[in-house]
This record gives sequence, structure tokens and C-alpha cells, in this order.
Amino acid sequence: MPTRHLTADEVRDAERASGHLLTDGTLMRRAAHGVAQVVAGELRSTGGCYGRSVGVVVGAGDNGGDALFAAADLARRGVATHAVLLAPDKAHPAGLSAFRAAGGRVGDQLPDGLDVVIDGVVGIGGRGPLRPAAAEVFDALGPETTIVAVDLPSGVDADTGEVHTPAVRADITVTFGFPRRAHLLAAPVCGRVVVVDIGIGDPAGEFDGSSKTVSPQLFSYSDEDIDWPLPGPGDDKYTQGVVGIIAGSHRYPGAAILATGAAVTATSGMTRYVGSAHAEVVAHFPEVVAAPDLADAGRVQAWVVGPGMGTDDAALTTLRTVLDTDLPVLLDADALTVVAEHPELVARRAAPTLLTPHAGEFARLTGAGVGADRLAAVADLASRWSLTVLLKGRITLIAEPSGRVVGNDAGSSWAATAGAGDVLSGIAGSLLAAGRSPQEAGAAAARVHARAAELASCGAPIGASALLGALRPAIREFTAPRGRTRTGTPRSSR
Ligand SMILES: NC(=O)C1=CN([C@@H]2O[C@H](COP(=O)(O)OP(=O)(O)OC[C@H]3O[C@@H](n4cnc5c(N)ncnc54)[C@H](OP(=O)(O)O)[C@@H]3O)[C@@H](O)[C@H]2O)[C@@H](O)CC1
Ligand SMILES: [K+]
Repeated sequence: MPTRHLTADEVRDAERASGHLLTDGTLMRRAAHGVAQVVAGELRSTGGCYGRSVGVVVGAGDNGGDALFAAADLARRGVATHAVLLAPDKAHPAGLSAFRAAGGRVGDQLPDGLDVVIDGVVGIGGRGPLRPAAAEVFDALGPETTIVAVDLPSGVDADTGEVHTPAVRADITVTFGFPRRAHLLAAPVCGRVVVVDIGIGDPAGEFDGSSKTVSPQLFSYSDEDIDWPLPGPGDDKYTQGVVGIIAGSHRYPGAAILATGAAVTATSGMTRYVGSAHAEVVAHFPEVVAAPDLADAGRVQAWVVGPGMGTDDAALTTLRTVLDTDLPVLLDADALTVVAEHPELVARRAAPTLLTPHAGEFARLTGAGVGADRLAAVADLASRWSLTVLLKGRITLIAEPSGRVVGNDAGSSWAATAGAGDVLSGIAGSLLAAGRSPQEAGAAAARVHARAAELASCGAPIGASALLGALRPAIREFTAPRGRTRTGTPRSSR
């Protein structure tokens, strides 16, 4: 099931709804125990707890309280614990007493060579960058020290995921109850995220309506949430959805080959190509049915338009023709540039429409940059234009007009290479043709694309051809173990 990522306000609502568990300090004790367990696990994996040393950086709020109670717990397991109090007068009193009682030491700075440092500067109450005193403590840490953030890496905005400068870069982040938006939007600085159950209810399920309605809503998918289309016993090449690719040119066939190749690889249905690179495309992929003109293209169930197609009058005419149909259409690259100049092309479209801009194309479409709040920006465009927008990046966001946004962390940036977007459009287009909604198609395509980049790279730079080459093994990871339901019914025929 997709995971929802909460705002700071929703987290506070959920905590408040737990009543006495909040007021009598139970939630904090559970949270602190969860942090201590994770740190102890880290220490055990590198030789054990006893005799090891842990530092805590303690801010003015409850986040610091969590860190102090966690350190007290660790001290009782034989760990030497040291704390720096950034605001000594405001440090959580009960947490500080517990820390001192367990033998923890308080000083102006942390000793060298600590095994773990716990970031308890700020959590969901933090605003803006890490302040200088805190930044100094983290800057002094050696590379051997593992940083464990309590709730969030300090200096990261809980709701927008903006990583301020400076901000803590955590190896592990331990959070409570439900992941926050920042755990996805700022995934690269959160490290491994561990969600500890502290007994607060699901805000979506248990709220009585008094909490604020939050829009947009951010979700992430696990591999199990990806329902890749598989051919069923009764399927033929047409019934699985035919995708048509309009991309590239005779002079610049690369985008055409990459997008069409991705479509050929992504699903077993038929792939058509329309454009002047038809000979080059067929030379690479003989299974593609290619035509130079749209009028001769044949029937499709979805169109991909744009990569390398140019932005001239011919491109405008082609776009107009395709967008006038009631078929799903994915618009990428040059098509986005044309639509930025002619937004009326998509204004009255009722059929599924998916725009796949990178940040530059997004700015062209909106007349403004993406800004620090990518989630709000992409959700706003999707809502204003009543279509689905996939904003590319290390964290790809796919927003529906309803305000539902799915985010996918690619896990690396190896796919930031020329032509990778063409591959993505081919994958997503074939999923649209297979009947997936624009958001499902975008989310599944982004996930498989990221996995292919990982498989192709293995730590080395890649080009888009290598990415395309790794697409089939990547897809296999999403289909092989889950190809059939318990009753033997192929998933695609359900
Ligand atoms: N409620 C519960 O039951 C549970 C809560 N839990 C925990 O509580 C956390 C929320 O605690 P919170 O509300 O006290 O806010 P918190 O994040 O500690 O920071 C607020 C303080 O920081 C300061 N400050 C602000 N910005 C700053 C900056 N950039 N750099 C430095 N300082 C900055 C600001 O003070 P200022 O200096 O501005 O006066 C303010 O006083 C939550 O994340 C979770 O860890 C868990 O135990 C589970 C149960
Ligand atoms: K923190």
C-alpha cells in the first residue's frame, strides 16, 4: 500500500489525538527508546555497545528531549555519552535529568572520535537553516562518525523538504509513527529512514474531521505497489495497448530510437513510430511499425509526443492533431516548449494527459522556477491545468489535479544523463497505452527507470543507451515474483 507522508501539522494533530500518551510523556519515552534501539543496532553491527561513545547535540525543544532520553538509555547499556546543549536554559528538563542520572556528560563541545552523534537540534518545530553553533559541532565531526537524526535532519524543512544551508546530513533518520514529507522530498540528506511505532493513530483513519484538510497529499510507493502490465492468456499484440511515439528526426534520430526502444521494452503490446527517423528506428527495432506521417500511423491507444521533434510549425500542427483526439497523451521535451507557448492546446482536454517536464521545462510552462517547494509547485500546475504533471529529478513527483502526488526517490542521480528523459517517456507512454492512469504510469515508469539506472551504473557513469539496455532486467524485478495471484489469475486480466 502506498505510504502517505505527513506535514508537521498533521503529525502534531496525530500526537494530540493520542491524548494522555502525549501529556504524560509516554510518546516521548517511546520515541527516545526507538532512537536508542536504532543507535544500539548500529553500534552492535560494528562491534557492540559496551565501551563505545555517542554524542548528542541538543536543541531547545522536544527533539532535544528525545535525544537526551535516548542517550540516557544508551548510557545504561554501557555507552559513554556526551552532550552539547545549544540552549542550556531551554534543554528538556526531564530529559537532561535522565541523561545526567545515567552518567552522561555535558560539555561545550563533543570529544573527537565518537562512534555516533545524535542530532537532536530540531525536529518538526525547526525553522530555517542550522544555526552557527550547531553547524560548528557537526562540521567538526570526522567521517568515521555516524550521524543519526532524531525525526528530521536539522536544517531541513519538514513540509517542503527544502535543505537549507547549512543542514545536517544524516546517515540514519529515526522518525515516529508516520514518515514526514521531508523524508521523501529530502531523501538524500535523511539517509536510511526508520519509522518507529510509538502508538499514535493513523491520521487519515481516525481523525474526527477537526483536523485541517491537507492538500496536496504526498505518497510514496514500494516495489509491491507497482502493478506492471503482463500479457494474459487471451491477449494479442493489440489488446495490450498500442503506443505511438512521435519523436526525433532524420537528422537527430537519437531521441526517437531511445523513446521507441523503451516503449518496445516496457510492455509486450505493439509500438508504432511516426516521424522522419522511421528508417533509423526500424533499423534498431525491426518490431516497430513506423510511418513518416501521422495520417499513415494507424490506431494507437496512447501517444508520446515531443522528444527531439522540434518546435516548428509542423510540430505545432502535429501536437494539435494528437491533442484533439480523446486518447491519452504524454507530452515531453519539445512538445512542452510548444505547449508553454500555446497552453490552449491542453486547456480543454478531457482525455488523460501527462506532462513530463524537468525543472527548466517546468519553468517554461509556468513562467516561474520550481522554487524551494517542489511539491506545492507541481501540485499547483496539475490543479490549474487539470492534467497530470511528472516533475523529473532525483525525487520525481507525479501530481494529479486532485492534489494527490506520488514521489519516487531514484536513490542516485546516475540517470541525470542526456536521453534518459526520452527513455522515461517511452516507458510511461506504453503504460498509458496499457490502460494505466497518468499517475500510475508515471510512478511505475519513474521507479523502473531508476532501477534500470542503478543496474546499468553499478557505481559508474552511464549513458541513456546503457539505461535502456538495463530496462528489461529492471522490469523483471517488478514482474517475476508477483506474476500470478494466489489463484493463478494473471494480474493483467483482473
Ligand atoms: N509532541 C510529542 O509528544 C512528541 C514529540 N516528539 C519530538 O518533538 C519534536 C518537536 O518538538 P518541538 O515542538 O518542541 O520542536 P523542535 O523541533 O524540538 O524545535 C523547536 C525549538 O527549536 C528552536 N529552533 C527552531 N528552529 C531552529 C533552528 N533552525 N536551529 C536551532 N533551533 C531552532 C526553537 O526555539 P527558538 O530558539 O527559536 O526559541 C524551538 O523552541 C519532534 O520533532 C519529535 O522529535 C517525539 O518525542 C514524539 C512525541
Ligand atoms: K533532528
